[in-house]
Amino acid sequence: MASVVEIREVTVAFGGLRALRGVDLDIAQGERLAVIGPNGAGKTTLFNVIAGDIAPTTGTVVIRGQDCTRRPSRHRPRLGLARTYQKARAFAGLTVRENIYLALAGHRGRHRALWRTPADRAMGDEAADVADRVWLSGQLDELAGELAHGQRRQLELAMAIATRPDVMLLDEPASGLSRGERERLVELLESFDDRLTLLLIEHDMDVAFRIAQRVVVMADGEQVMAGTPDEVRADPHVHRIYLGTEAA
Ligand SMILES: Nc1ncnc2c1ncn2[C@@H]1O[C@H](COP(=O)(O)OP(=O)(O)OP(=O)(O)O)[C@@H](O)[C@H]1O
Repeated sequence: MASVVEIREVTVAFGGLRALRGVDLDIAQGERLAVIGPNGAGKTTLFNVIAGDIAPTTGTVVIRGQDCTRRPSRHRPRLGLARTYQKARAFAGLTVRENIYLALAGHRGRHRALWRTPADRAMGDEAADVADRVWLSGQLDELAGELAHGQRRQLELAMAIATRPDVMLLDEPASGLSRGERERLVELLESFDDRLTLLLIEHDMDVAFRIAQRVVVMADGEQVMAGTPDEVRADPHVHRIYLGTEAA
């Protein structure tokens, strides 16, 4: 199957520090891929390169056949790529519906006031459909700032989904969530259309291994191993560098 994201020989240098050292990565349409690794491994840098938030020092980034190496992040939604951020981006003083509405409007280049025209009203209805897809139908009129932590994360997903992505980059989606909320998040991500490609960085191994079909392990700016969750779990090298212990 054709790759939706192709990373070739990507290096990122921050002054003298090489955060990425010649990384190659192909992501297939519909694939669920998790990137794991110890602190400072280069996961966030790789993610930022794919999202267009950092231009690589050398190497190329191709998304759906288009060379995006030097294109800034604002072009990514047009190529079907959306990302979430670790830090919440929803407006706390707006409702769930309004936040999703603004994500829809922003994606379509409409930055006007809320609900002025019939087209805007249709977008309000569409916002309700998007909320439904992230299990927030019951919270449409609640303020984002009053949502529980897990619901707020669902709203972040909704705002990414509003751009109708083919590829979603999820930056530590489970961070800060309670056990119950993490469980719900896994179930929600599993409920997404299986044509949607998901790339996530995740520190919670349980979440990463349950969602991913393939896990890429990074250390010191390089990919040290890639495999199924079972393969990665059993790899003694991964235990050494990542978990600091030998496989049992
Ligand atoms: N803007 C920057 N300027 C300088 N150095 C940076 C910058 N961003 C990252 N680094 C460095 O690059 C290396 C890789 O960082 P990166 O954040 O990509 O790792 P990570 O695997 O995401 O780590 P963590 O799990 O702690 O988030 C680290 O040594 C980090 O200190």
